[in-house]
Amino acid sequence: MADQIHEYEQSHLTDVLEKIKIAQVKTQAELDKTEKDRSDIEAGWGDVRIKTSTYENMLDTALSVRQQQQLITERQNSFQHATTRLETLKKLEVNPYFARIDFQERGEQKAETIYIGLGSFSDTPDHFLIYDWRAPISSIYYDGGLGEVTYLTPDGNQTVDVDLKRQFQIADGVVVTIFDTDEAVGDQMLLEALSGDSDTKMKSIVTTIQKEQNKIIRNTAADLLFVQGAAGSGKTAAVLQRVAYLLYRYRGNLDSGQVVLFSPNQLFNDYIDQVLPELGEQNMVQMTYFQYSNRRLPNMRVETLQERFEEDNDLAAQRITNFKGSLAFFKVVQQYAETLNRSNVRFRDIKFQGEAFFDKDKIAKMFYGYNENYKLGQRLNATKDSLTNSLTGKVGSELKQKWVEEAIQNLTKTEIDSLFGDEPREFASEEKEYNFLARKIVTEAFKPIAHAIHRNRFINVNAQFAHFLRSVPNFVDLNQWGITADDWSKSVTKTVTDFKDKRLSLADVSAYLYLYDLLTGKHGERDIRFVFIDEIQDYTAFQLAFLKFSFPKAKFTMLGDLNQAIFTKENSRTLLQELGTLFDSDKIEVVQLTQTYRSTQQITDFSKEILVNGETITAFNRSGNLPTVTIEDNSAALYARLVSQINTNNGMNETTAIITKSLAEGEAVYAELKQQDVAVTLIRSENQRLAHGVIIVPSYLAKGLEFDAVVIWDASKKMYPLEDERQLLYTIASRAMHQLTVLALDELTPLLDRVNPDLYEVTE
Ligand SMILES: Nc1ncnc2c1ncn2[C@@H]1O[C@H](COP(=O)(O)OP(=O)(O)OP(=O)(O)O)[C@@H](O)[C@H]1O
Repeated sequence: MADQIHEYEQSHLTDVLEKIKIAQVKTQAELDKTEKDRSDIEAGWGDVRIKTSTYENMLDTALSVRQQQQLITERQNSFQHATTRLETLKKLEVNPYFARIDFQERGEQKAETIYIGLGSFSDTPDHFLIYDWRAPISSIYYDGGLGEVTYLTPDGNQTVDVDLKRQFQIADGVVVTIFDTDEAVGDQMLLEALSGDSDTKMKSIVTTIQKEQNKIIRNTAADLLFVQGAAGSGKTAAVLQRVAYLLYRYRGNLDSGQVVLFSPNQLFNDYIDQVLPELGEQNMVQMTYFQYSNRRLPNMRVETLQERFEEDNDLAAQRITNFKGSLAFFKVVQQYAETLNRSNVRFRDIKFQGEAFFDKDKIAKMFYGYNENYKLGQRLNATKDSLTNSLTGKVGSELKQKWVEEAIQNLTKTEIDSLFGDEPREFASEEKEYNFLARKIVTEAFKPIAHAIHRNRFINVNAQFAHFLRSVPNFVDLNQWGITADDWSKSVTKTVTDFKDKRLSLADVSAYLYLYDLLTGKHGERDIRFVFIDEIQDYTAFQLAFLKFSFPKAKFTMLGDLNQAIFTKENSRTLLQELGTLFDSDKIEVVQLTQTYRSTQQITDFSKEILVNGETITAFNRSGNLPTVTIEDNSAALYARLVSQINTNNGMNETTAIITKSLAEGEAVYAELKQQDVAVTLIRSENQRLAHGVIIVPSYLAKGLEFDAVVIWDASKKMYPLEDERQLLYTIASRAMHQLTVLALDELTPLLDRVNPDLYEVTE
């Protein structure tokens, strides 16, 4: 029986592969033809005669140019279409499908069989030999076992009876394995998928997407989809497949440039950037919040991840940072901005040749001179219009200024030629000629003024922000945040001093940008349709509210693990509640992922006990070694242990990451290992690439990444004394897939006291 099944599936596969090859040849021929047509048309440009003698002639020329352009665009579209098709066919040739489903639709007699793969393929219209994994019908594969299964179509729910679910592994045109399963996605297949070694690049998971993950991937209804999932539960994996799904579902109306992913660091961007191309899609826009805000403030130095992580704040500073991250503060910015409609916008002169050209008081008069119904943005635009008009008006009166006369006298012949350009040089009088040149010179010299008007340079944004900070106590009772008037005033002074050095803290940057946007009437980027935010626990409610404001037309997917809040720590617990107030409650969906896939059972059981409430995390049943814990009383012995572990891991071909708490620690370990001739790479900044082999990485850069083997370097009491580092230690431990080694000098951190000693091995 098994042989017969195998024989049947092999012959089906061979048949499909043949058809794929035929389609490839056909598509290649189409491609060659469109390419030829395109070059013919381009060559045809020679036939378009540019005639400009009469109006009719000009119209003729315009029409024929337009026709040529249209032809080229059409050819370009079909060329693009055929190229994509050929790429899909090439992918399908290597791996045509991974599953087969036999089912019967309700009320239909005939059973149907479908095969599911990375893209769809039909040999004749409507005769699908392979269905794209994102097609509505393919959902059956992920959502249920045998029997009745309901799936969502664009027209609503459909129910079918599933008789057979078959999974395949195919290599080089041969069916290698077949599993028939009665589960959603058989554990066997998942186990195979998870047993592989880690790579410096994340891979797609389409063959083994789990039911809960499928819900995340296919959700189109929610305005806010919030995914809370344990470390390694596949949040990132699910979200990347979701992007691929959305690009498929809204094909033609959505392109990858309208999807933005905010990720924890640049290293992580690098780690995930192959998944979408592997699925035949283009990558979305990826950036970190730091890059997003920094990009808008090219003249400021915004605090970096490392600075933020290593910042040693006293209690008062911490309270201020907490407040600045809250929604309450977000609302204060709004309230303050409203008052600006009546007074207090800070202006500065627009200067020309060192003197005030437009005086700030005059600008203020102009700004507040408009009708009281004007909103801030309208006021600003009207002011800009007036300033621009006034600038144009001033050109005439400037012509006779001494500096212009001098400039004209000093012109070289080439400069004069370039000022005249193609213009006729006959002038009725010398004065006319002078005026012509003078006008050119003045207009050129006024350009920086026009630019300054255009770029709102007459608003003193720094002074405005300082005024705002000083006004905060008028809007909110800071005592409720445990902040004294004196502490607040000191912090404002610090911000203002930092401004002088062109520095801005991460706690201030969002408020700064938000205030600027409200003041200038910006309404965000309306073109962006989907925004994904990974590792949401590291964001403040303020930042999230600001992102919502910045992408007003987008649906949001936020992913996080409140247990891995390494920056915001305990404050992250209230985040979900705060978020709830930003979206319509009917449009919020929360999905919980509790099963972890990354680590072996032993590593998950160990890591979750670091947490106070880690019970809800379930390990995937994949067995490995117990984590080991070694405590030494001198660093030479600890390094000896480290080197021996590296050798063991290398011997098993497992990639090792030594995760240190800070960069300084990482530098120390790096120096020592170099001294001992051990080949290692230190990842110092998020802009570096992940390297093969052994790496040393500071904890705040290990976010979202995974490694075969992890060594926690110096999990001692000295290094991790504080209760609020529990989440950090959990985050580090949960990066390991197969092997976890804990090394500590002198005394183990009390954060590991809760872990049951049966869950690890103590080595000497
Ligand atoms: N359905 C699945 N099939 C196969 N592998 C999976 C599946 N789901 C997750 N994985 C794998 O599990 C590992 C962890 O997934 P991922 O990095 O997405 O987790 P995460 O929830 O984002 O973790 P963290 O919060 O720690 O960053 C990855 O190697 C991923 O490929």
